[in-house]
Order: sequence, then C-alpha cells, then structure tokens
Amino acid sequence: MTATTTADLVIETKGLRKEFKSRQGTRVAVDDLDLAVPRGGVHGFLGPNGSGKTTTIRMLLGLARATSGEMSLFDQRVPQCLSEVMGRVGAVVEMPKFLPNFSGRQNLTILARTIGAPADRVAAAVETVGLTGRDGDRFKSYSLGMKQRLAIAATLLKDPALLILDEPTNGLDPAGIREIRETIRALGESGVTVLLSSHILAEVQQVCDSATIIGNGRMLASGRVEDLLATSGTTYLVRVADAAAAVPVLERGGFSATLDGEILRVEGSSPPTEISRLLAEEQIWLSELTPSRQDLESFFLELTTDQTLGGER
Ligand SMILES: Nc1ncnc2c1ncn2[C@@H]1O[C@H](COP(=O)(O)OP(=O)(O)OP(=O)(O)O)[C@@H](O)[C@H]1O
Repeated sequence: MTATTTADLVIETKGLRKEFKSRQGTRVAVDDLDLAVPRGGVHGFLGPNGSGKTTTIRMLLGLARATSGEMSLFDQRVPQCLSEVMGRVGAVVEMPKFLPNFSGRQNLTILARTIGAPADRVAAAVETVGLTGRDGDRFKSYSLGMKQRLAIAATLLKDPALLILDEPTNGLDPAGIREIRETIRALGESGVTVLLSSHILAEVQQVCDSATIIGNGRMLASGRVEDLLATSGTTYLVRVADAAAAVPVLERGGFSATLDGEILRVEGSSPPTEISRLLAEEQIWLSELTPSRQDLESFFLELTTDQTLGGER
C-alpha cells in the first residue's frame, strides 16, 4: 500500500476495542482494530457475519461506546468532536423510518426541511440513486432495493463527504443488488468517500478501490483491492479450442497450467494479458479468460476460517 498521511485519512481508529459483558462472560466484538480509510473512492469493510463491522461503525457514529482505543473522523477525535464532523457524514446503518403513505420525494422534502438542507438537493439525490420516475410513488409500494436507495438519497441531502453504508445489499434480489452497487460506485467516483461494509468478497471486489478485511474483530489485511487480490495469487480459468497445446506454451511463459476437463487452470504472477499474448503468438485464440471466483473467495476464507466467530473469550 502506498504511504498515506493522517491528513489523507477520513476514518482512522487506533487500538479500537469493544467488549460486551454478559453473565456468560466477556465477548470481544472489536479487538485492537487499526482502521485507516483514505480520502476518496469506496473502501470495503469486509468480514464474515459477526466479525465486528456493525459494532465498529456504531462506535464511529457515537451509537456505541468503545471500551478502549482512539477514533477520528476527518482528523477530529470522536466521539468528543462528533457534533463538529457529523454534518459531513451520512450513514445508513439501519432503514430510517419513512412515512409509508407519502412518496419518496415527499419523504425527502420533509427531511430536507427538518435538517435545513436546500430543497433542490432532493431532485439531485433522487437522481443520484436512480429513483427518478419512481420518486412520486408511495414509499410503501417500493421494493426493498428502492427503499434502500431512498435511504441512501436521504443521507445525500446534507451533501456528505463521507458515506457509511452497513451491508446495503443485504436481503436484495440480484437486480436490486446491481442497482445499489452502481449507485455506490457512482458516489465513489463523484468524490464522496464511501465506507461499504459487506460480507461478500465479490461485492468488495466489484465496487471498492481499497478494503480492510476483518475477522473476529481483528484486522486481517488492508490495502488496495488489486493489491489484496494480487497477494492471493489469482487463478485464471482459460478456455481454448486445443487446451493440451496451450499447456506447454503457458508453461514456457512462466505460468503453471493444469487441465481441468476442457478448462485450463492457469496460475502465475504475470498479469492475465500475458496469458492471451502468449497464446495468440502461437495462434491459439481464447474463448474465455476469467479469474477463478473460488480462488478469490478462498483468499478471504483463508484469512477468516481460523477465526472463531463471535466466540466468548
Ligand atoms: N449489543 C450487543 N450485545 C452483545 N453482543 C453483541 C452486541 N452487538 C454485537 N454483539 C456481538 O459482537 C460481535 C460482532 O457483531 P457485529 O454485529 O458487529 O458483527 P458484523 O460483522 O456487523 O456482523 P453482521 O454482518 O452479522 O452484522 C458478534 O459476536 C455479536 O454477537
């Protein structure tokens, strides 16, 4: 990861810890977490269920008290300076309470008035989340994905510099998931820093520029997504007409290639464009070249399987 100065960090935690005490004992939900979210783009906060993502977000937003450690938003200590920075932070941690019989637009207009945001932000927010055309429909007629997008639109009314979204695609169908992901991507590109919590590696891979992976409340890895994936040594699935002929070509080029039915599993440290170049030189044309999903996921699993999730300690 390239060196990042504190001033470039929108979110920073140092030694953050959260214990929940019960009659059964002490549950450590967040354990000595150093989180560093750079300014701009989408930062994934990736971890299996129960790994401490929501608890961390709740602490950052002043909704839960940290047992120990330090937190800053925009270089200002929180929760001490929360009132000074909250104007720049939008968050969707759970579905806000919208009025079911009012339209999406009416709900946003009421909210804009309540928080003193200019009325013209409503149309802009509706457009950003892709609800234009449906904003006049009653909230209660919205699909879960539309409700989620309205929740994001509500946070945009105050024109935040940082948007914190906790598992925004949970419970959505594939079309809803795609729409939310596109919205998040667009927000990241527009200059807003987005912290996207997710337990889905593919989601982080598709949407995020950088990511922090946690397991059992502890940081496991952090950095640019492409660097994290490079560490995992991606396997590529390659389909060509004559797979047997392709094996020695790839091996001469420094890759290891194994035949798996009609598909070649190709591994190596060079970029995938090198696979197509080597094969094309021998007049072997690719009909498919895809990163092996299983291997990308196994990286995540490798990091997280030893974690006894949510165990008492
Ligand atoms: N109020 C609470 N009291 C006791 N334990 C809690 C409380 N809130 C969270 N926990 C525990 O802390 C751990 C971390 O939970 P958290 O909700 O932060 O994880 P998460 O990564 O957000 O998971 P999910 O994706 O399932 O929401 C879990 O073991 C959870 O059971």
